[in-house]
Amino acid sequence: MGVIDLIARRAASILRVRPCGLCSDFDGTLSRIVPSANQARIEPSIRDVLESLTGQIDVIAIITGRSIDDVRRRVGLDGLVYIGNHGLERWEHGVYQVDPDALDWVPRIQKIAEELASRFSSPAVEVELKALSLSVHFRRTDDPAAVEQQLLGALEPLAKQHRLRLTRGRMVIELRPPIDRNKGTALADLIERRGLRAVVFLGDDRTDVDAMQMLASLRAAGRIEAMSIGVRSDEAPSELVEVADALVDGVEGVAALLEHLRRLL
Ligand SMILES: O=P(O)(O)OC[C@H]1O[C@H](O[C@H]2O[C@H](CO)[C@@H](O)[C@H](O)[C@H]2O)[C@H](O)[C@@H](O)[C@@H]1O
Repeated sequence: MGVIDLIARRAASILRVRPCGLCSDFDGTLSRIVPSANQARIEPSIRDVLESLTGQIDVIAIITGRSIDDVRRRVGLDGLVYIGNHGLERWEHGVYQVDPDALDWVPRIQKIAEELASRFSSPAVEVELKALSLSVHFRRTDDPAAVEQQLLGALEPLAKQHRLRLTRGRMVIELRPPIDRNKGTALADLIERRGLRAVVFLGDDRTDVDAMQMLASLRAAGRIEAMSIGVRSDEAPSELVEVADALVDGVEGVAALLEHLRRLL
């Protein structure tokens, strides 16, 4: 029996406890990492599996740093729950909800995005405005490590000046409102709202560690059955590898795992 098969069997046993949820990050987990944010697309075989699991699993949720509009367009499945901007907004049963405190930050974030776009006019630095937050990408630069330092030099004072949170991900720096929301709190809310007793979560990056830690603490408190599956890559942060209950290799590993899961459930 292969590793993927063992992980799938464990995940399937958790998802037999009802009500259950299968929750996942998007970029680097369901979608391969590509040079530009706008080129990302869900892996077609993963989309098929998620579509066929809808109805068999009580809640399938995508919890992402992207905006809801963006990720819904890229996934294109209406039966899912979408949680965007690292937990500041959600779309569930066709209803969109946003953290009202986050709305106050929209004009300021837009202004900062415009400022950054003119300051870093190289086409290799991409400023992605997501209404409630913004991302500055440097994957396409010739020397990402050096550009990251330059960007941090500019973004750290800006974050301080505007009281924004600065977070880092895979060749990206993000500015977010100073609101105590992250993928962990978003997942805890979802568990509470939908009365979930079992959750499997998949993710590849630092912001996913919040969700994995939240699951670990709810499991330790005896509240839920849970399993965190990390996606291994050259860019995987060490905290993800430490906190995940199991690891699969890249988006291909996720696709293989979900296909196994479909057969087992
Ligand atoms: O929480 P996630 O769903 O993983 O979103 C995190 C960020 O992902 C996107 O950026 C990442 O993917 C890009 C496309 O593959 C890649 O070019 C970039 O280097 C990655 O950081 C997205 O653009 C961001 O808005 C998300 O916050």
